[in-house]
Amino acid sequence: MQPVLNVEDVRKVEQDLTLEGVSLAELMRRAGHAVAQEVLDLGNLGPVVVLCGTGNNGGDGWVAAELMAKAGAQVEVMTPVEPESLKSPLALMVAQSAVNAGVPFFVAPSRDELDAHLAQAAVVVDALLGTGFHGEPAAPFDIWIDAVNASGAHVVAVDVPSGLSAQTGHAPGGAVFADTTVTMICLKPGLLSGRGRDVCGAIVLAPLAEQAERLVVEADPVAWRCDTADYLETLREPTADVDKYSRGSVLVVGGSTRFPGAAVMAAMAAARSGAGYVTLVVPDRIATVCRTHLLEIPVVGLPTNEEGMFSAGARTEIVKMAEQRSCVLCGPGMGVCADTVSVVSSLLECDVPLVLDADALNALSRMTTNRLDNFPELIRREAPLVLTPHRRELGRLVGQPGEPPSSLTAALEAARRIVWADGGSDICVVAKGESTGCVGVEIALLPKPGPACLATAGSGDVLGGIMAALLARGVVENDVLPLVCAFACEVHGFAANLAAEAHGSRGVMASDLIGNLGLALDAMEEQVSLAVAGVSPEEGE
Ligand SMILES: NC(=O)C1=CN([C@@H]2O[C@H](COP(=O)(O)OP(=O)(O)OC[C@H]3O[C@@H](n4cnc5c(N)ncnc54)[C@H](OP(=O)(O)O)[C@@H]3O)[C@@H](O)[C@H]2O)[C@@H](O)CC1
Ligand SMILES: Nc1ncnc2c1ncn2[C@@H]1O[C@H](COP(=O)(O)OP(=O)(O)O)[C@@H](O)[C@H]1O
Ligand SMILES: [K+]
Repeated sequence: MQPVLNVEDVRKVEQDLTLEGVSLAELMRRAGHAVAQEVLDLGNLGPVVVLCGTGNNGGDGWVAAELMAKAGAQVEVMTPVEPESLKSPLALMVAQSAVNAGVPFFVAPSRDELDAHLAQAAVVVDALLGTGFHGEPAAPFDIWIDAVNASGAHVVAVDVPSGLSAQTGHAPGGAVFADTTVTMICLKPGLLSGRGRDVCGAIVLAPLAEQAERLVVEADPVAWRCDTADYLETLREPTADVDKYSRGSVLVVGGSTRFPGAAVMAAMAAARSGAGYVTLVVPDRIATVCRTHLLEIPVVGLPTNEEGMFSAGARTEIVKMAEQRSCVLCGPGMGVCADTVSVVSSLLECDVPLVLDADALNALSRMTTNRLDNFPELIRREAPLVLTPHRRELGRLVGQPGEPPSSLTAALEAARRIVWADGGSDICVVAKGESTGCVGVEIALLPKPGPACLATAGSGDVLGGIMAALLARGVVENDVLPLVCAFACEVHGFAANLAAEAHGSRGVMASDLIGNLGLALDAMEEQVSLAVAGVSPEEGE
């Protein structure tokens, strides 16, 4: 697992390092060295253009330029101001050093001049804006960013691609598209979320100091990015000594006359994710249509109310069935009304692992007038509870109905409000989005995000089915719950990649994921075993 720190905490680590004897100047020297090494390792270099901003990110660029020049590379620096008028004392010092070493530089080139230099460049080092960036890139950086992206050169970004917020992953005025980002000390959330997923390219971590790893952990990471090998704990010993019940029995509760398909897909996803026995319970008015789509999965119809949702009379029977299953998934397509709200509150009282998705979450919002974090007793229970809100659902759960969390870290914070209010019981909030965080009481995990084709209606229902099947396999301890949830997210993403091979990157529908889940599970398990054995997936082929 790799720790991810908020930008303000990275600054704290920087300060802690200076207290432990590694000066800022030394850190900048090492940062520049890491960047230079990355470029030199590309081998067989043509001209390198280093774009330096006015802060310490630019300072890293000047250090790299000097080191590359000394290693024999043909290097030139572009700077918006004369090196001697840089305001940051550190950047001023390293820029003077590079100038004294004879590194050629150009001050405030016009767009045409810049284009001419970039056209000759084999590699561009982007050292314009780093963690000190805020707002939108101002002139001339907005133009320079545009020029870099138009150049077609190989781009190595220093710390963070310029224009991208390392904290939020937002890039409102556009950002450099990097092939590689050499990031200092540790991962930052903006690199892994929002536009960061598009613009960072391969992320190379430069720890800069041997104390960094310890100090980063002490700085209380906002989340941890999962490595494939971490999932070892979620795997089950393969055995033939099973029957359909011991493989996990799942009850899916959902559907309404308006949305019968969501519940059908969730049930199929649970069956394709290894559950041996799945039952679907829906309002009886849609039971027949559900049965026509499900050959293997029994469909139980219970009384329907005037709104086409479960009526109050359904609740007792649902609870009775729930108590006989190894996991219950409630919510897909269910609709929200007083009767479905009572179904959710009764299921919360059952001693069975429970996944609440979609309208079950909206029911929770309704029950708590959008403040679940103020009603922890509602979700305090012995058996595991997984909530899988997307950002709008999450906003509704924590008092921001019209204002969903706008970044990964905002989503993690909202999820934490729920988990920490609950305090200590077996709960995980899977805050879904273009990057997803699985937030437990002790830790927040970031599974590798799936492809963008997952942004399609119904894909969350499929994820709910996977989650339920994995929880149904047996006891999941509190400390592994976020890991199991993260694994489910990666299986979801893997299935999406397989589906995209068959249907194209834009053609995938949620139902296409389902048929690929079994293969995705096998492939993920194999990748985990290979990773644990230290074999890369390519070598394993
Ligand atoms: N973490 C570490 O341990 C280490 C960090 N190191 C490096 O330091 C970097 C952080 O340096 P930093 O704090 O000086 O900020 P940086 O990113 O250079 O930007 C500040 C400059 O940009 C400007 N500016 C801001 N917004 C702007 C906008 N919208 N449009 C235009 N301009 C804008 C801002 O202007 P101002 O806001 O002051 O007017 C100021 O001049 C970090 O990313 C890493 O590379 C390594 O050297 C050593 C180890
Ligand atoms: N751009 C994206 N890249 C990767 N995954 C995404 C992206 N957008 C959404 N997802 C994933 O797709 C799923 C969508 O779930 P949800 O919003 O609940 O869909 P629905 O309610 O239509 O079923 C979540 O798992 C989410 O993390
Ligand atoms: K940069």
